[in-house]
Amino acid sequence: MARDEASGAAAGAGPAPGEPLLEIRDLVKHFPLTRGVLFKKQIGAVKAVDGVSFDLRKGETLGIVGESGCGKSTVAKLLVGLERPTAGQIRYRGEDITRLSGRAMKAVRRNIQMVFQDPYTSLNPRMTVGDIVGEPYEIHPEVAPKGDRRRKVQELLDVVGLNPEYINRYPHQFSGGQRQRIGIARGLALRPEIIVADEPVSALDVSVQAQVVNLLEQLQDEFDLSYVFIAHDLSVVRHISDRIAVMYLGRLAEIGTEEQIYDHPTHPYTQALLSAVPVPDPDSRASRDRILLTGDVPSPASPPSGCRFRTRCWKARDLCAEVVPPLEVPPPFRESTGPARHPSACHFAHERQVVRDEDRLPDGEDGADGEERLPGGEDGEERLPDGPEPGPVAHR
Ligand SMILES: Nc1ncnc2c1ncn2[C@@H]1O[C@H](COP(=O)(O)OP(=O)(O)OP(=O)(O)O)[C@@H](O)[C@H]1O
Repeated sequence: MARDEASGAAAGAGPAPGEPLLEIRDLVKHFPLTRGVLFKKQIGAVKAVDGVSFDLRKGETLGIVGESGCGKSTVAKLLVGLERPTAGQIRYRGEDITRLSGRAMKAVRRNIQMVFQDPYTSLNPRMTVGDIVGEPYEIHPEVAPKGDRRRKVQELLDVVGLNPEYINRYPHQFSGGQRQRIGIARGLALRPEIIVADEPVSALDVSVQAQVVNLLEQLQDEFDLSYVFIAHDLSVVRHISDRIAVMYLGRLAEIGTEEQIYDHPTHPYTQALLSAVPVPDPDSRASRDRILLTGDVPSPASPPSGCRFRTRCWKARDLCAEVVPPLEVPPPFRESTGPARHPSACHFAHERQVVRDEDRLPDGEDGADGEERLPGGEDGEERLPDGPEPGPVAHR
């Protein structure tokens, strides 16, 4: 198998491992809300993404988590060029790709590919696996001349763990996990540098999820890939992510390493999400400290002023309605050298251990087998920085 050929990076030498490959700055996507049929009048906008900034470093996996409707898929589509931003920058290797068009855009898009959520609907049922996986070569024939495509597709099938002889079969002849492997093979066809995976395992059984996550990790090493991995719950991204960004109503609430987010979250929304992760062990479940959020997520067409989370936050005060909290290291943690020192968009950020140490599995054992345990904190203890705890506590 000519794997070295398949793994040759399309873009050549670039940033060293750990250096930014993508720099997202103040990214905004508003979808216009219109009224009228013939004469459409804009009456507002859905603020799906509203000022999001983060870096994707070479070789890393950045997980993006948040509830349904918070704008994760829109971020994914903006990154791969399926949507154009309303404002903001997406810099790839230092160049703002939001302004590119034509041939330059096509060249960049080759390096940033997407794997979609639902392998049942994202694969055309009338196309064979060979046609599906080889379709990107129609747009980029320079990667694989016509006579060479069948061999390349069979290589890709082999790389993702499918029998290359299945090249003439149709999607309905495969299981969900196998279909997602087909989607991954297609994402790899152009030998991209970055894969944006939008909920790639959410539609799969838990046992199959682990296999697909393991495959993605193996491919990352083999093909020197950087991933943006989107999921709606924190337990799925934990195993695969180096860093995690928590998203709420079009903005990032908190971003940090896996340890910072899971063991030292400082944003109340992250703490609530962590406390809601299902716990298989009944004893842990009984003693856990659940943070129950009240109310629904507000509409992105009319988000709350100031902090968007304030309408569901037990710490909210007047300041939260007046001033948008910036995504930066909160003042109480700026002098710290500990893991609580990471960006968190909260005026009253406090460290709170939601995951109990004794419930953590040894390194390398969590997540991959689908038995990850992420219970709530037993005593609900918050490690407060200087100053009193703001606002009434209306949870548990
Ligand atoms: N093309 C569109 N036109 C109008 N509104 C849209 C469009 N695409 C998304 N939205 C709206 O933008 C908001 C964010 O949607 P998005 O799909 O990005 O969220 P998400 O976090 O990925 O949710 P899910 O996991 O349910 O897909 C939602 O309110 C959605 O209805």
